[in-house]
Amino acid sequence: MVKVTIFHANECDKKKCTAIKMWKTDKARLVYRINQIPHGAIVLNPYSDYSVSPEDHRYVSRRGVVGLDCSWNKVSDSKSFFNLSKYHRALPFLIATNPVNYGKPCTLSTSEAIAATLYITGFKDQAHDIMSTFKWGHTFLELNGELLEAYSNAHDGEGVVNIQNDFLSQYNKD
Ligand SMILES: C[S@@+](CC[C@H](N)C(=O)[O-])C[C@H]1O[C@@H](n2cnc3c(N)ncnc32)[C@H](O)[C@@H]1O
Repeated sequence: MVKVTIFHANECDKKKCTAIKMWKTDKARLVYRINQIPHGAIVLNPYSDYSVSPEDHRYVSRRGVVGLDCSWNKVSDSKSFFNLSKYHRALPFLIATNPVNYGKPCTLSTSEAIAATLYITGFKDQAHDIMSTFKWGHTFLELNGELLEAYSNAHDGEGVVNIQNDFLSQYNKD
C-alpha cells in the first residue's frame, strides 16, 4: 500500500475538500507542518517541468506521494513548498470530474491528482479504492481511462509527454 500524505493549508471549504474526505476514510494522512512531509516522496506540483511517469514507481512505493491541498488561487504562491522535494512532478493532460472543476483540464482535486499518480505508477487498485470514496470518482477513471492506461505503459516522463502531445494534436484536429 502506497503511503499517501496531504499537506493541508486550511484554505478550503471543509465540506467540499477532497483531502479531508480522504483522511476521514483512512485513505490519506493529513499533515499541517512541512517537517511532517516524508523525505524523498513524490510531491505533486502542477507547475513542475517533470511529469509523473511509471519510472516513479520505485519512489512512490518506498516514500509515497504527497499532495498540497490549498486554494487554486494560492497555488502559484506555493513555490517554496513544491521546491521542498527534488521529486516534484506535474500530471499530464487529464480532465477533472469533481463537482467544483468538472470538465477542466489539469485542474484536478487533490484526490484525483493522487489517484492518477497511483494509476500511472502502477498502483491501480489503490487508485480505484481512493476514487470509490467519491460519487463522481468512477467518472474520473472512466473518462480518462484510455489516457491513464497509455500513460501507465510509457517508459518514462518523456514518453508520457509524447503520449499527451499526440493526443492533444489529434484532439485539436478533430
Ligand atoms: C490546489 S489543490 C485544490 C484542492 C481542492 N480544494 C480539493 O478539495 O481537492 C489540488 C492539489 O492537487 C495536486 N494537483 C492537482 N492538479 C495537478 C496537476 N495537474 N499536476 C500535479 N499536481 C496536481 C497539487 O498537489 C495541488 O496543489
